[in-house]
Order: sequence, then C-alpha cells, then structure tokens
Amino acid sequence: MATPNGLARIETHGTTKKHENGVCHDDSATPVRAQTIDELHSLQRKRSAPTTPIKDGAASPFAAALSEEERHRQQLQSISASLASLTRETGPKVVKGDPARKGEAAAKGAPVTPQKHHQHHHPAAPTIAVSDSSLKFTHVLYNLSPAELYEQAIKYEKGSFITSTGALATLSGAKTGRSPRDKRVVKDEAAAQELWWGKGSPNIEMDEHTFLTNRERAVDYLNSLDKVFVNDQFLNWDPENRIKVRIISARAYHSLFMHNMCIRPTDEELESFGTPDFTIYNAGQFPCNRYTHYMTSSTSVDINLARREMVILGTQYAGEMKKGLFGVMHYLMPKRGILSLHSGCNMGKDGDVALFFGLSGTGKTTLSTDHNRLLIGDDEHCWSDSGVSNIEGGCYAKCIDLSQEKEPDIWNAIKFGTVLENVVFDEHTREVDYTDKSVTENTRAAYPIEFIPNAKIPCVGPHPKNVILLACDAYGVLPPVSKLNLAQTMYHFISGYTAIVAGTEDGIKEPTATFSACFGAAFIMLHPTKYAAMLAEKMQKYGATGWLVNTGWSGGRYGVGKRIRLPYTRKIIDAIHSGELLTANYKKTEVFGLEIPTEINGVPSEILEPINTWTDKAAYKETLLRLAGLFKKNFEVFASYKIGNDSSLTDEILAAGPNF
Ligand SMILES: Nc1ncnc2c1ncn2[C@@H]1O[C@H](COP(=O)(O)OP(=O)(O)OP(=O)(O)O)[C@@H](O)[C@H]1O
Ligand SMILES: O=C([O-])CC(=O)C(=O)O
Ligand SMILES: [Ca+2]
Ligand SMILES: [Mn+2]
Repeated sequence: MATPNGLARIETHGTTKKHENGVCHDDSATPVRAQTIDELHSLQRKRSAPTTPIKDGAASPFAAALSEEERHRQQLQSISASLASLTRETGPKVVKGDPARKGEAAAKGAPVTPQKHHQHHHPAAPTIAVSDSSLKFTHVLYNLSPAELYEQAIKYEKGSFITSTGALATLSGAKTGRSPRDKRVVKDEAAAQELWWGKGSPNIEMDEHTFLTNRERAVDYLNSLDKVFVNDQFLNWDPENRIKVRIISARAYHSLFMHNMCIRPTDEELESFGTPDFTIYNAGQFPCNRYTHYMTSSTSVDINLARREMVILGTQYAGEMKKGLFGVMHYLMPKRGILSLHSGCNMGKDGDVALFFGLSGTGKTTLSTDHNRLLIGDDEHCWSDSGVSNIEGGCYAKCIDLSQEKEPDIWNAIKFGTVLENVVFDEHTREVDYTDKSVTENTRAAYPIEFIPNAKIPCVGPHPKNVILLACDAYGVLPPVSKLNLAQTMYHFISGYTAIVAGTEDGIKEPTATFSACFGAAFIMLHPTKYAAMLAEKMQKYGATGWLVNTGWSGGRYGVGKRIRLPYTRKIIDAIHSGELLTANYKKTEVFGLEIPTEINGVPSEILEPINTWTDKAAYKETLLRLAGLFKKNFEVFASYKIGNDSSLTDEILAAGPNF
C-alpha cells in the first residue's frame, strides 16, 4: 500500500482489527476502569489476602481471638519496644510502611503510641517531647517480600543491580569478610562461669555498660533513619528447639540476606510470633566510638547472652549476622544436650545422612550440594536425640570461579531472590564474571534452600552415618581420603586444620596452616572439648564412621602441585556414601597413621597416596614432618583437658595425632 510520500504504511501485528471504510476501530479490549492515572495505578496492586482467616469467637476454640487490628497493634508495640532507647523515656513512635509512599503507610497501620518504660519516675504528667527523636516516626518495613526488597535496594542503595539471571548484586562496603577480632561478648557472672575465655577463645570480653553504650548508639542511629527493616524469622528446623529471631537493619540488602538465610515463617506463624527470643541491631554503616572502653577499631560485633541481643557497628558484611546467630546457637543448644555443628549435611535416597565439617572454603557447601542426594543444609546444624536439623533456611555459597559445569545446582540457584555479594558484572548485559576478584576473593551468593532442587524440606534427617572432616591442605601431604577411628576423628575435630592460600595474585605465597577447634573456633562459645565430648558420644551411640578428606593440594605443595580436581573429590565422597569405602583395602601412612584405601571407583589409584604424586620425594618427607610438627604444637594446649567421663578416650585422642 503506497502512501503519498512513497513509504509503505507500517502494519502492526494486530491484523485481526476490522477495517471499515478505511477506519481502524481499536476495540479489541475493554477500556480500563480508571478516570485518572492514580486510579489506574491503584488498580495494579491488590492487598495480600491474609492466609489465616480472622477467627471469630464462635468458630474458634480460642475464645479471645484477636482482631486483625489488635494483632497489628501488638506487633507494632513489640517493634517499638525493641527499638526503645534505654536512656530516654519512651520507645519510638513506629509506623509501618515506606515513608516515600505517604498516605499508604497510614492505611497499613496506625502509629503506635510508644510504651513508657520508666513510668514510676514520671507519674501521670502528660508526655512532652524531650528530644527531636521522640517527635519523629520510625517507619518500619516489616518482613518485606524479595520483590519489595529489590525495589528498596535498587532505589536507595548505591551498588545494587539486577544481574542477567535476576539476582540482586550488591556491595557489602569496606568489609568483605567477618571481623573476628572485633567480636565482643558480655562477661557477666554467668558468662564468666559458662563460656570459654582466654587463649584461643573467640570470646573477647566486654562489660554490660559498654554493651549498653553500643546498643544505644545503634538504636539511636536506626531511629534517626527514614526507615528501618525488621525481619521476624526462625532458626532451627527442629520444631521443639526453634528460636525466634528479630533482625533490625538499615539496608534492604541485609533484610533480603536474612530473609534468605533464616527460616521464613508462614503468615500464620508470623501472626502469633510474639516476643523474639533474640534480637539483632544491625547499624553496620555507623561506626563504634573508639573512646568507648574495649573498642580497638571502628567495628564492633557485640553479643549479650543475658539480654539476648547482638549489636553490629562498623561493618556491613552480612555474614556477621548469620555467624553471630550461630554463636548464640552454640551457647543455647548444648545447654539442652544438643550439639551444634559448623557442618554441611545431606541425605541419600535410603536415608543415610552425612555431615561435612570444615573451615571456610574447604567444601561444605560445594560437596553437600550433590545432585544425587537431598540437601539438608550447607553450613550450620544441630544433632539432637531425634537426629539432625538445619539451623538455617538458606545457603551461603562461595562463588569465586563458579562454573555451571562443576556446580550446576549452585549456578542455577543464582536467580531472582538471590543476593550476590561483591561480584563483578558487565555494566550493560549484567552478566556476572565469576572469575573477577576486583572487589574481593570472598564473593558470595545467599539463596533460600528451596532454590536447590533436591532440598530436603523440612530440613531434618535421621542420625548421621558418616562424619566427613574436610581439610584443604595446601601443603599437599594429607591423603585425598582416609578412614578414621573414633579417637582420630576427635583428634582432627579438635585440631580443625586447613591451609588455604589467600591473596593468590601477589605471586606464590607460603601456605599457612590454620587450626580452628571444632572446625569453627570463631563461633563456639564453650570450651572445644565440650563439643568434642558430645560428638564422640553421639558418634559412638549411633555408630557413625569418621573420614578425613583433603580437598586441597596433590602432587606438591601450593605453587608446585595442583588442587585435587573436584570430580575426583566427588567420586571419593560417593564411595563414602555408598559404603564402598567401608569394605575397601587399606594401608596405614607414616607419621599421621592414617588408613588410606588402595582403590576407589573413578579415581586414579596413584593419587590416593600423596607421596606417589610428588616428584621430589625428599621435599614430600620434609613437608610432611613440617605439617606434623604444626599439628603437634597446636594440640599442646588441649593435652591437659579431659574429654568426656572416660579418661581412656582422652589418652587415645592424644595418641591419635602424628607420631614421629
Ligand atoms: N576438590 C575440591 N573439593 C571441594 N571444593 C573444591 C575443590 N576444588 C575446588 N573447590 C572449590 O573450593 C570452594 C569450596 O567452598 P565452599 O563454599 O564449599 O566452602 P565452605 O566449606 O562451604 O565454606 P564457608 O563455611 O565459608 O561457607 C568452592 O569454590 C569450590 O568450587
Ligand atoms: O561466615 C562467613 O562469612 C562465611 C562462612 O560461612 C564461614 O566463614 O564459615
Ligand atoms: Ca558454605
Ligand atoms: Mn561457614
């Protein structure tokens, strides 16, 4: 069809339109039912339907069922109490909703009159605002959904972007890892008695008053903001030992991270949430004050077990929240006879459970995420008389050099809803370059556990059959796998060895041995032998077998040899799960006295004995002795401790180390 200027008329896809007298009546859809653009926008969003119908008195067994409004009021009251200053008269006036959406906030929840805390000091007189902070509202964004948190992050937090697969890429600021030297624990009378203090302990003391000073600093900072995020969630999938946690934070990134990492309550569970068992005040963008007693930097991560509170100042690294709560579980659970573990955990189709212990970067997440097995969890578990339970609701995978081929399940979990920390991506396509270490080597993905297709929900399982201790040995002298007796398992559990080489860009660096008791000394609260005794007792009672797996170097130390190929490690792990290794032939190594199998399906036999893979045999011997010496030296401090009621076990454990 030619037009006067010679150009063809553009035809659209809507070819079903009727042409009458050359006039196109676009009547294919009914017009929108809105008179204004605001009305149109209001049509777009509907109110989430409450999943629990409001119980009316007659139908409900609970005669005094609360009205929705009353429940709402109580929820805000509870948040106001959490955010209350301890030095001023009242809690803040809290209101739900985004301050940027004026008008809507009021519809979502009326402001709550702050609760008085020291009423006896201030009788009947009408309250007069004594500070600017009591004149303003604290806007609370309560348990937002991932979509809402994405919008908050992208609108208000620099460095937040959607990647090509839909994950939320963000930056954790100046800190890209935890700050263990800035951790403080209130040493009151009870804590002085119960906790592990002194050399080797992760618990650095602070007093109650200093804690309150930092708490006040955090609370004032949070209340000075336009809005705060509040997450009410759970820890521990064992329903009898579930802990209610509240996380108050300033960043959507932190709220989404904890949404993914803690157990997400159903709407019904949320309505009856009540008072949390533990509260985190995350004021990470705000520093602590070095005039404050006990502060040695601008960062402080403070735990007060008596108050059931944690305060974060001066670090935005989200792992502090996850691991801070883990510390709390390491205190609460053993009190109930439950062992808390820095381990991954998965289960075979026949119900055989394996635990994977290991320090950071040794393979807990990588090896527990196994396409042929059900994932119970990747990092934190409890072992009680009824079996194992995951503490968390999500996984936190390292993603440096992540590949689709080697770790398909983790790769596919990086999608809408996942937080991607400190990764580098193409500014246009938003494709992530997982090899890029420009921001940090510790790039991470935090996703809800159900993003792994074979997650075991609920995340609980029967008693473990195998206990796998992972060490990434950059010295290259530990065998890829060895079978341990109980005393050896305890020896290696208490030692908690790994040697990873950090900062690989600065040329070849010496491997440095790290010994971290219970494969997580940074998180334990009691003396390591307490956890070790519990582990020994449980392994004996339920007949679990211990294994030591080296996921590190082979064919020479770091710089000479290579890291053991992941497919080989997977085959080794398969052979442990299947029981193949229980019946294999073994030979004992020199110095460490480890039982190593002579053959494993799918693994070249020569790599099973490290000396075979070293060309320089003298260097092998020397390195082996060097590492053995480090083990010995590290264990000296434990020699004077008794493990369990049976001193014969203690003697056996002491004898289970290297002999030379
Ligand atoms: N043979 C191997 N076995 C296990 N992991 C390997 C191996 N070779 C390379 N890797 C890599 O090592 C890293 C192991 O990290 P992983 O996230 O599993 O550590 P983690 O033990 O879960 O630590 P964290 O407690 O810090 O989360 C992954 O990046 C993985 O790809
Ligand atoms: O806590 C972190 O930052 C990551 C982790 O899992 C560990 O270090 O064990
Ligand atoms: Ca992990
Ligand atoms: Mn960990």
